[in-house]
Amino acid sequence: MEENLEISADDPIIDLSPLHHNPLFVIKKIHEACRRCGFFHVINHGVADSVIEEALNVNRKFFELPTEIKEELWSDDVQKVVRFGEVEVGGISREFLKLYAHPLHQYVSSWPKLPLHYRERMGLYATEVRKLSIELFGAIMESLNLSETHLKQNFEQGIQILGINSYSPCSGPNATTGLPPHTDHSLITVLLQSGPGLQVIDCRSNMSVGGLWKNVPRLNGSFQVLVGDHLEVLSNGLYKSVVHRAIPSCSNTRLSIANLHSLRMDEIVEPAGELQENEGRYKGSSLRDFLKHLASRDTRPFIETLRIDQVES
Ligand SMILES: O=C(O)CCC(=O)C(=O)O
Ligand SMILES: [Fe+2]
Repeated sequence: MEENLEISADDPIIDLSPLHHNPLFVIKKIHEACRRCGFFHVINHGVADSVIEEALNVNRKFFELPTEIKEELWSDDVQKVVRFGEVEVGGISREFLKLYAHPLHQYVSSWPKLPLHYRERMGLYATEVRKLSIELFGAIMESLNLSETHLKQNFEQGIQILGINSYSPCSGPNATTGLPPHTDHSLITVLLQSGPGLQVIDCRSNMSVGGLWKNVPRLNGSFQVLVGDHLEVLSNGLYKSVVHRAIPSCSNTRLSIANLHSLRMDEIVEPAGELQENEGRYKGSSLRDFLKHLASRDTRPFIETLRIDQVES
């Protein structure tokens, strides 16, 4: 795997190995990173390198399959639990596969049959990243001064969607965007990149949308944890969902695997009572509300439809 060495002292890198013997140290770092940047890197996270490599390998092979095979899974229905698609932006083609992954037994039989071992390798990957995500969610709840078990069961019963992206190499020297700026609808997203390409609005520019883009270095064996819209809502705006985009590589096909974690389809996420000084600053919404928004003609980012000062009365 490629390694990106432009790491600066400013990059929020969190070593998870002390989480069990010195949790407060880790929780404080999580709080600072979520508050300042809306994302952080995790290292020593417990997901084996072999599981990560195999997940990248089977997806690389999936996207190399003949188009007719991939297109059997094509759909533009955003409610589909397995969906292949292709989007062209500025000469860059991005193919993607969306897979519902929890509860695994409910969905795995509809995942791609090819390449060989796809279901087994991705099933293991989804399960391992889920375990990590449950731990991270508990630590994030504590970082908000909520109990470690706040919404724990709801998160454990929630929906996990894998969003796998394959970006064609760029042709010219000026790399263009392969995935336009957006925030994720999730509570948290745990992202894996085969090589650099993720960019976020620079933390030092206060995450304002007009801020500067910053390359997120890809540390070998790390994941990037992103604050999603539903965590912004739950935290009553204390943490902001991070605006991010992806730039393809000019030398090879770039892959990313996003694990998006939400509550159950119709479960409403609203600001935690403990974090509402006077009142909640966001409307409650569910994953289904997000999917309806996505399929609608409303071009506003989902989070904007939830901020109370922007909701028409
Ligand atoms: O390709 C990437 O690094 C980002 C992917 C992403 O943001 C997404 O799938 O939501
Ligand atoms: Fe994203």
